[in-house]
Amino acid sequence: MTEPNATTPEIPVIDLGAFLAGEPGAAEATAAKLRETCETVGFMYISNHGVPQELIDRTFATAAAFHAQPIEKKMELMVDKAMQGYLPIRGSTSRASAIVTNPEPNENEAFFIKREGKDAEESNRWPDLPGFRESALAYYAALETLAQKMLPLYALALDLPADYFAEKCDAPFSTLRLSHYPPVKAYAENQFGIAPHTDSTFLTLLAQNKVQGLQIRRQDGVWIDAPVIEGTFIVNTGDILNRWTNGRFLSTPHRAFNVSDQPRYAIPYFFHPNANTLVECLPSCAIEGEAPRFPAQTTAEYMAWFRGRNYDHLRKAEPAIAAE
Ligand SMILES: O=C(O)CCC(=O)C(=O)O
Ligand SMILES: [Fe+2]
Repeated sequence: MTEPNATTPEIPVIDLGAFLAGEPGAAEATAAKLRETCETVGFMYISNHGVPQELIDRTFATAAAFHAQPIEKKMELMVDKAMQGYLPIRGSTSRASAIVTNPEPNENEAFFIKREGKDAEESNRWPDLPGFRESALAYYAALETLAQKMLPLYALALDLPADYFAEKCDAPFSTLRLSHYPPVKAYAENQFGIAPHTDSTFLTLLAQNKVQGLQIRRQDGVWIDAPVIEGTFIVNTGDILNRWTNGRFLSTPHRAFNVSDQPRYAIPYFFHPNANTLVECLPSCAIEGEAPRFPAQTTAEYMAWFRGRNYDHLRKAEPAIAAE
C-alpha cells in the first residue's frame, strides 16, 4: 500500500486505561483525542479496554467452529428478515455506501447474532454446536458494556453532557458478525473479501485479527493498511453517528481482503442506539442558518432503509449484499 503522507494523520491509538479507571481529568483528555480522531480519520485503535484476551480468542474459535460446519448445516440457519443467521459466501454486495459502482459479491460468509431477550427484534437462530450460544453471547455482552462505557467520551467530544447518549443506547440494536474470509490468491477487478463500505453503526468494535487484511480510505482518497496491533480493538464511527453529528464525525470507508494462505476470521460488533432512538442533528453540530444535512430518523427506520439497500435481493433471490 502507498505510504501515508504528512497531510493526514495515521490511525491513532487511544489508551482508555486512565479513563476506565476513573482518573481525574482522564475523560476530558481522552474525549479530546477521540474528537480529533473522529473528525479527521474516523478510525482509531483502543488499548487497555478491559476485555479479556481469553474471551476474544474464544470468540475467534467460535467463529471458526461455526464456519467449519458442513454447508447444509449452515444453510439451515439462512438469514431471516431481521438479518439474523447465516449469510453464504458471495451472498452479499456492499451497495448502501456507493463507493464502488459495481462491486462483485463479497468473498466472505458470515453469521449474524443480534440482541437477545427483552427488546429483541426476532429470536436469534443458533447452530447445534456445544457452547456456541454461551460464548457468542458472552462476547456480545462484553462488547455492549465496553461500547456503553465509551459513550461519555463521545458525548464530551461533542460538548454534550457526559450521560447524553446513555438512555438512548441502553437497549442497543446491535449485531455481532462472525465472518470467514477464505484465502483468495488473486482478487479480480472489483472483487473483495468485503467491498468498500461504511458501517451503518454508531460505532463498530473490531477485535484484532491474526490475519491482517483491513484497509481504510483516508480523507485524501488513499487506501492504507490498518496494521494489527495486538491487544487493541479497532473502533470506527459509522453512518448513524455521522448523521447524528451532521457529518462532523466521519464514517470512513473500509474494505478487507484475505491474500494469506490461511482462513481469515473477523468478529466485528456493530453498536447501534436503541431501535426507537431518534437520530437527528445534535444541538452542538447544527450549522447556523443551514438545515441539517440528514433527515431525522429512528435507528429502526434507518436500519430498514440500510437493509433494504444491501440485503433485499436475498428475498428476491437475485445474486448479490453488505456489512451491518
Ligand atoms: O474484516 C474486517 O477486517 C472488517 C470487516 C468489516 O468491515 C465489516 O464486517 O463491516
Ligand atoms: Fe465494516
